[in-house]
This record gives sequence, structure tokens and C-alpha cells, in this order.
Amino acid sequence: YPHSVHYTTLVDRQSVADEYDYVIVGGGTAGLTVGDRLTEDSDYTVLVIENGGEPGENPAAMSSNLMYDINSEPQQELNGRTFQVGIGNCVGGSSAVNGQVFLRGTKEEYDIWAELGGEGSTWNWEGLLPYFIKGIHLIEPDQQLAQAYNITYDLEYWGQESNIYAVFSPQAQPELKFFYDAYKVFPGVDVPVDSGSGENGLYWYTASMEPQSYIRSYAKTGHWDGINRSNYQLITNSKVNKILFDGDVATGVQFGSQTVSARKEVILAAGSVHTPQVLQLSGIGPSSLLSQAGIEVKVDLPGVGANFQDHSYIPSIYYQWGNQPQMPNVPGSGGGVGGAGAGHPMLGAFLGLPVITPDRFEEIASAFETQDPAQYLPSGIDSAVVEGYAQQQAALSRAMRSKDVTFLEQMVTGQPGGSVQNLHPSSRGTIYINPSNPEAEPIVDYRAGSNPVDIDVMVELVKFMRRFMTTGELAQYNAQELMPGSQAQSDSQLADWVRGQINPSVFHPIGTTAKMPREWGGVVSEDLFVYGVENLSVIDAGIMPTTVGATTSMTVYAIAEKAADIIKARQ
Ligand SMILES: Cc1cc2nc3c(=O)[nH]c(=O)nc-3n(C[C@H](O)[C@H](O)[C@H](O)COP(=O)(O)OP(=O)(O)OC[C@H]3O[C@@H](n4cnc5c(N)ncnc54)[C@H](O)[C@@H]3O)c2cc1C
Repeated sequence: YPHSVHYTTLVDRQSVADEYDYVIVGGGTAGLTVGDRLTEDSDYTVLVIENGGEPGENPAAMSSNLMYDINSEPQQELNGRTFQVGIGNCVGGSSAVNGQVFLRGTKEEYDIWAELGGEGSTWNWEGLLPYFIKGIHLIEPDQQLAQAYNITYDLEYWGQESNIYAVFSPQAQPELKFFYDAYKVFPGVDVPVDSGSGENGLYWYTASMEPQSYIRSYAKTGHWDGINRSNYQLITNSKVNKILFDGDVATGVQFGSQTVSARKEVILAAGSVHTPQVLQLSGIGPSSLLSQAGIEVKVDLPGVGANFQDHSYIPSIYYQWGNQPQMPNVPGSGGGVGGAGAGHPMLGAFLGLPVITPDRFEEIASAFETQDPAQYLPSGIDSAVVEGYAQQQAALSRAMRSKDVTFLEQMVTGQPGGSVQNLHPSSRGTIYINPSNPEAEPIVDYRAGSNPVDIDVMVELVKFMRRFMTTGELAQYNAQELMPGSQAQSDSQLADWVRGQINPSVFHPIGTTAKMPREWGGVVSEDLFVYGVENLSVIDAGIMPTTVGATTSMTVYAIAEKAADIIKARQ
């Protein structure tokens, strides 16, 4: 693979030019994707400014030396616990340290983005699918393994051009086929032909890794290494402090004691946690916060840092078999392949609320739908943010009634029980600068469980696991629940238990610079321009107005591919 050779210029501070066409803040997943695409045209120059350094080859998931050290505020509704805010701090950003689980959401989930964007929005499934195809290169699975395990796929949903790879693991475990067979016949569970078809249910999925070597495939290997273009430059170990303006026009950025100008645009790709910080430090954000921090207000944009969402999960529900099941007679394969996702072919169940809780989904949806939208948002939050939440409430309560919007993700490990994830939390958090030390890490508050619907949904996810483990195909194995166990039977006992168990982050932060109308608390427009100023865009995970039922990196690549086309079209 040619990209193991490093060609593209890594500049040092002395050799940064005074001016580029585009200055991209953050050399992470979205930043490098867009940097690569914009410099395919040799007429345009790009400087990417990255806070972290360069990782070595094949960085391990969650390498602490490649990550920020940030902890959340204590979570009141989760018994006051605090949580690690995981984000990559290196070239490649979070794609350098993530778990490599490579998934996309369902059609309905992306269609909600268009609905929240306004009439004529192209940020729907149909408008994003070409960018999933452009952005991701699928490598077909080993055919023998595919046959034995029912690993199906459809090349219609994938491309063959990108240097970002989606690869089926070469390893196999009969235990997964055992659970596959049990899930397949569970009431309401569909089996789409491809994990990327925009449908949910039970499917085998890929990991972001290189073909053959199975090392990490990420923004650095796909969009930086081996690209020989003098118009594509990257400076590392450089933190952007703020955006520079001439009137309302963004003209460049300041990093440390240095500045650099952008002839065409400043493009923010610092991720969901730091892009709002850079905006707030530049005077774009909620005016009350900025005044508290002593920052002159350039644009009162209350949505900056609001609307913060992440997936949440319970790490483990423990079972042991009463009667040990016989495993199916399919080929297994040995170890020896490194990297997340390489350990076994990856299998998951992705299910809508009507499948999870046929008896209660309607009650939960109507309770959510009829809430006063301001009731569970931070008190005193701007009315535009409340209006945006009201719009989301309408869309998400409909989503609760659809089996095609994924609320539960259960990654199948081959062991009984396991983790359950809620992929559509209703609570909304905030990421704000610390008014007494704005340049320090921002204050991250998930506000997890602040909307009680999230506790209800998590209780139903636990009850679903119980139903799956003890009825239908699996009933004959007489599985015994060790945790939560017999102490937590009633819904209210389960609610107490989940408050002590929920982790509010699967490291998929989104929503803090949402693409929504300004009067709904949005921060960027349909063409990704920040409201109230010119020549300033955001292209990272923060623009997602609502979560999708999937890990986020593949969606970030698709967003970035689309963003690159949008930006090029305005040249
Ligand atoms: C531990 C972990 C596990 C994950 N697991 C998975 C998974 O299995 N599957 C999956 O699909 N997704 C996973 N994700 C999520 C996914 O990787 C992210 O959603 C996605 O990569 C975010 O892309 P981004 O471009 O928005 O931000 P990032 O890729 O995080 O890029 C932002 C970049 O901006 C830089 N930056 C920040 N502030 C500044 C500044 N002021 N100046 C200059 N540079 C700055 C950062 O250092 C970083 O490099 C995981 C994430 C983490 C952290």
C-alpha cells in the first residue's frame, strides 16, 4: 500500500506560509478527509492545524498518550458519577484511537436530519448515500466464512475507490453463529442483506482496518499518508486559540503566538468538544456565557455547545447458562490477527423500540411527545434552543414508534448477556468554556438521564435482554441472570439499578454545532456556514443535529465527503 510512505509536507512553525486558500482547524477524521479532497485540485492550498502529534504505525484503541485528558461534570441523575470524555488528540483525531466498529445508521435516522434542516434539505439518506459510497471502500469477506456464517453484503452500498477501508474480520467463532441463529428468529428482528443498507435488524458488520495487514485504517492512512501534494500541508502540536475576523469575515486563525490567513475559508474540524470551544473563544456562542467569561460577543449564537448528545450504555448484564448449549458445527479460526474488530467477525442486533418493548413503546413515545420541551433542558436556556428541541421531540417521538430507528444496539460477543446501548438519548447536555479559565479544557456536562425517558428506555433495554436470554430459542438453556439479578425485578428497582450502571458516552459526541435553522438553535446552515459571519464553516461530528443508530466515524467520513463537495462548489 503506497500510503505507508510519507510524502506530504509536515511543516514546522517557521515554514508555515502567511496565507492559504483554506485553513482547517483540527487534523482529525473530518479535517484530513476534507484536506485531501480540497487539494486534489492543485489550484488550492490547504493548511491543517492539529493540536496533537503524529501517532506511530497502527495506533492502539484508546492509547492514552494520543487522547485528551478530560472528565465530565458529575452526573446528577447517575448517582453523581463522572466519566472520561474520550477524544483523539493526534493526527487522525478520534479515528486514530477508536474501536474501529464501522457502521452507519438507518434511512429514517438521516431523514430526520433533513427534516430538521428545512425544506429542500439534501442531508437525508438519499443525499448521503453517494458519500458513504465515495468515502468507504468495502473489502468482501472470505467466501467460505461468509457462507458458513451467513455474512451477506451488497456492493451497491459501498465504494471501491477510497483509501478508508471497511473489512470483515478473517476470524470466526461458532458462538457467534449460535447467537445469530437465536436472534434471527426472535419476534420482530429483521435480517437486512447489508449492514450499510440503511435498514436495521441483525447483521454482520465490518471494522475500519486495512485489507490483508488488518492494521488500523483511519483518517491519517486514508487521507494523509502517501499523498504527494505540495498544496496540502499539516502542522502538528499546534493549538488554535481563536478565529480572526475582518468585520464579519473570517480571515484566519491564531495558534499560539502565530497567525495564518485563509483567503477563502476557515474550516472548523476540531470535533464536537473543541469546535464549540474555538467558536466561543472567538466570540460566537451564547452571549451570557461569553459575557461571564469576559469575551466580547461577536455573534449571539445560543446553540454553540448546546444540544450535546452521545450514545449511552450499560457495560454488562451477566448470565450463565443452566444447560450448556451445543455450538453449531461451523469452521472457527485461530488467533494471530491484531487490532480491534479483528478478533472475530462482528455481529450486532440493532433494534427499534417497538421490537424492544412491544407493550410499552407507545406509552414511552407519548410521554416523551407531550413533555414541555423546556422542562428538562438547562434552566434559562435560550428559546431558540428550546424550539430546536421541540422539533427534535416531534421527530424522535415518531422514531420511537418506528422499528426502523435503532434504539438498542447489542454487540454480540458469543457470551450470554452483554452490554446494551441506547442510541437515541432524549437528554441534552452542554459543552461550554470554563468562564474562569476559557482556554482550559471546556466543561463537559452530558446531563445524562436529565430527561427521565432515558431511564425508562434503559430499563426496557435490560428487560429486552431478559426476554431474549430466557424465551424463544434460548429458553431451553435455562440461563440464570447474575446481574442485575433477582433484586431488580420491578421497573422502579431496575431504574435504580440502571442509574448506577449507565455510562453516558460511547465516545460518540455530536450535536454541539448542529446543522439546523438558526431560529431552532442551529449553529450552521445547510451549506455548513456558521450563522452570523462569513467564510467560516464546520465539518465535524458536531453538525449532526441528532444521533444516528450507529457508531459515528463512518458517518463523519460521509459528512466530510459531502462537505468537501459543498465547499468546492462555492469556489
Ligand atoms: C475511544 C473512542 C472510541 C470510539 N469508537 C468508535 C468505534 O468503534 N466506531 C466508530 O465508528 N466511532 C468510534 N468513535 C467515534 C469516532 O471516532 C468519532 O465520532 C469521529 O472520529 C469524530 O471525528 P471528528 O472529525 O468530528 O473529530 P476528531 O476525529 O476527534 O478530530 C478532531 C481533531 O481536532 C483536533 N483539535 C481539537 N481542538 C483543536 C484546536 N484548538 N486546535 C487544533 N486542533 C484541535 C483534535 O486533536 C483532533 O485531532 C470512538 C471515539 C473514541 C474517542
